[in-house]
Amino acid sequence: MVVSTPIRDRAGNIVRVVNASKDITELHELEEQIRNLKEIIEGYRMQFVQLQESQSDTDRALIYRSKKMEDIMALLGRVAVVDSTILITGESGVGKEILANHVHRLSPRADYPLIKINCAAIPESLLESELFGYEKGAFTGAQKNGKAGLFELADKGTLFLDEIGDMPLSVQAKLLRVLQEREITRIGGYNPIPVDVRIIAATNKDLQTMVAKGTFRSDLYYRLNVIPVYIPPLRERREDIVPLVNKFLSHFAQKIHRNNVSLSKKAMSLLEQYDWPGNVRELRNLIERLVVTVEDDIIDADDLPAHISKGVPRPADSPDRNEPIVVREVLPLKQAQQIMETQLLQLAARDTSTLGEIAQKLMVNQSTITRKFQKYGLQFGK
Ligand SMILES: Nc1ncnc2c1ncn2[C@@H]1O[C@H](COP(=O)(O)OP(=O)(O)OP(=O)(O)O)[C@@H](O)[C@H]1O
Repeated sequence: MVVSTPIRDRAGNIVRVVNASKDITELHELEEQIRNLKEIIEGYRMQFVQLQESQSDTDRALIYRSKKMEDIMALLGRVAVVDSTILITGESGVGKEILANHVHRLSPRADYPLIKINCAAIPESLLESELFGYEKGAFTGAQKNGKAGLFELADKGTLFLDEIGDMPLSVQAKLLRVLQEREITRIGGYNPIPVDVRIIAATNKDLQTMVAKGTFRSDLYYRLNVIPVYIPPLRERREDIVPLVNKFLSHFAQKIHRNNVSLSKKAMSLLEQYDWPGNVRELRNLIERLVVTVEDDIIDADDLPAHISKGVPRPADSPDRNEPIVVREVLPLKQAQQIMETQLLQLAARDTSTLGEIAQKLMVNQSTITRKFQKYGLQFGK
């Protein structure tokens, strides 16, 4: 860098110019280092937030008693130490994410980041740049100096791709290339960057059906499905209900300093019999609500919601169209919509032989029904 200062005579003519020059290569290098450090800090910041969330998540302890879960845990213990890609499937709320955390913690990558991304929550236009990053000036609105993608941030660690069934086909193609070549190229960039990342993917969709329908790439499916892990819904492993209830009870009771709160035998047995369509998440939310709202130290059958204590149909199952739908839990709108629409479609599909009939029952076009069946990975006739 050269700074020039003109020297003038009395008439104002420039007679000399004094130049002070300085080599700023080092400054540029320092700037580059600061940029890299900022990216690393951003990576750690994300990891820290995720850690905080997962630590508050009932001490991150995994609770189970059933043989089915024991087998799953044994399998995960074996595969955690190798780098094989894992595809975790199962209904919403069965514990796919908590199991992905568990695998990462058991793996030799545990000291490196576990980065999570929910493919359904990020708009298609952003998902690619989030995953693969971009070079400076790659597109309008991009950060001035470019940005590292999650693959780079998860280097030497694990990348958890949640709701992979919602990944748009265009991003699927790019992900497949990365998995094959083990290197990424930032958007707008030319230089491939090697990545050393273990992939754990999860979905509550039926990816095989999606492959058959052409909404999920078969080559990507086979790449991901190296170690398939299916987590059964809670109603198919009822032995887990009591230990989970006890764990959540003591967790939430401790949190609000109500250490003597417990559940009556009748209430516990009702919880054991209930089908838990929202699985462990529903159970956890219910216990939290009961601990906070029930005044007595013993939570009894009467304190449970009617669809559990009296076996009355849940509002969404109610055949009475005039009865208002009562929402009892706060949950993300997208998830609520998904649960509601899935239940509605399944309900309408009962005793129905054609998609046209379902469309008639729900008073929408048949194309809407076909689209929603695809969207939720539902199979007609199931
Ligand atoms: N075995 C378990 N022990 C303790 N807590 C659990 C267990 N399984 C699930 N949970 C808790 O239940 C809640 C839902 O679990 P998680 O988010 O892992 O489900 P998911 O299958 O990933 O759901 P989704 O498909 O909706 O993303 C979390 O709060 C999690 O900590």
